[in-house]
Amino acid sequence: MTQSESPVDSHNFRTVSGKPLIVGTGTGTKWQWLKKGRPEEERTKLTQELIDQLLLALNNGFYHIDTAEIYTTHPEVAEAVEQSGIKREDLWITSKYNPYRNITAADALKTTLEELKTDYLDLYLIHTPFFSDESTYSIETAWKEIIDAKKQGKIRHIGVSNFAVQHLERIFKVSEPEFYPVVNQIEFHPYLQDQSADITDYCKKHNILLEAYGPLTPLFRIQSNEADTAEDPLRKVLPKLSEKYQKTDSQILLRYTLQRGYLPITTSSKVQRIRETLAIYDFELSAEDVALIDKEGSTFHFRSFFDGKFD
Ligand SMILES: NC(=O)C1=CN([C@@H]2O[C@H](COP(=O)(O)OP(=O)(O)OC[C@H]3O[C@@H](n4cnc5c(N)ncnc54)[C@H](OP(=O)(O)O)[C@@H]3O)[C@@H](O)[C@H]2O)C=CC1
Ligand SMILES: O=C1Nc2ccccc2C1=O
Repeated sequence: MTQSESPVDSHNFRTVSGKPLIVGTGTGTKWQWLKKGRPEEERTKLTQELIDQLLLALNNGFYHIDTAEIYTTHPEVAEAVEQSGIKREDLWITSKYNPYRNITAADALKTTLEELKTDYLDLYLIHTPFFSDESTYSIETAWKEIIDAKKQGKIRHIGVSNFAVQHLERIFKVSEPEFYPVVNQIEFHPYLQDQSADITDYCKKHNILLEAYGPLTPLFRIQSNEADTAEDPLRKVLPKLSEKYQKTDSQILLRYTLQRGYLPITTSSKVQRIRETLAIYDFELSAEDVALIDKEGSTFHFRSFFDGKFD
């Protein structure tokens, strides 16, 4: 991969102000949990924090925003976009359908567009393949509705998230090639090199862009969740690579993610880290160093989301 190349280059996505899709800024995880069940006053404070964080990202060059119905962050995204003054066509907005509710994809999309104050989404994903057991509404039914919404111009690109090979195959059976998913957003980092067996090869073979959420997991989730950091192999490797390339540990991990063919979805509240995240397109890890991260990473397994669902 040369410096200018990115995993999106072989995909027929719309460009944003003539630029290809870059790393995305997320509005999930932290916000979806923090806002739940909090008193009104605290929610107002969190809402303002998220708007400020998004404005920081937008003002520093991010144009790819990742949100979802389940995050309850559509209103903050709409507000930040409005305050930023950036034109809608100069942004890429992804949202996701939450299948674990008794609401159809068509109805959910209507509310999503209203909350985001936009006529269209750049990308709409089925958030997980895990539909409610109490409903007969299936992956196939939801996908057909999503195709209809694309035909109506409400969505530019369609995809999925947390899908394993078996789930993708169900979609392939009910759709024409022009309506196959173009994105699969999954957890990816050196300690989780495959969400399910063969998913990376399968998505590459079918020209499905892999988006990586949780790409910085080795830097901050292991420490808090795992008592024995002595077992954590990247703790020794990353500082050496950081020194070699004169980039931070986060930049090394995000660049590794890109070179493994995944588009990272990350987030930060700190302006310095926001700027660092965007400065991952001006250097390249050697093939040996990517292989080193792969090799060391594969000696330690860690999954933050949906543990046990793909094993
Ligand atoms: N489709 C799905 O099922 C899922 C999708 N997502 C999407 O992906 C987005 C990003 O996920 P997330 O797990 O947060 O991504 P990351 O792994 O990139 O983690 C981001 C967190 O890392 C912290 N951080 C950044 N740099 C450093 C550093 N150098 N040292 C220590 N901490 C650091 C940030 O904190 P700080 O603010 O202090 O910089 C932030 O809280 C979500 O917001 C959501 O949009 C996430 C999970 C599941
Ligand atoms: O951002 C996210 N955080 C999560 C936690 C659990 C399940 C899904 C998600 C997200 O999409």
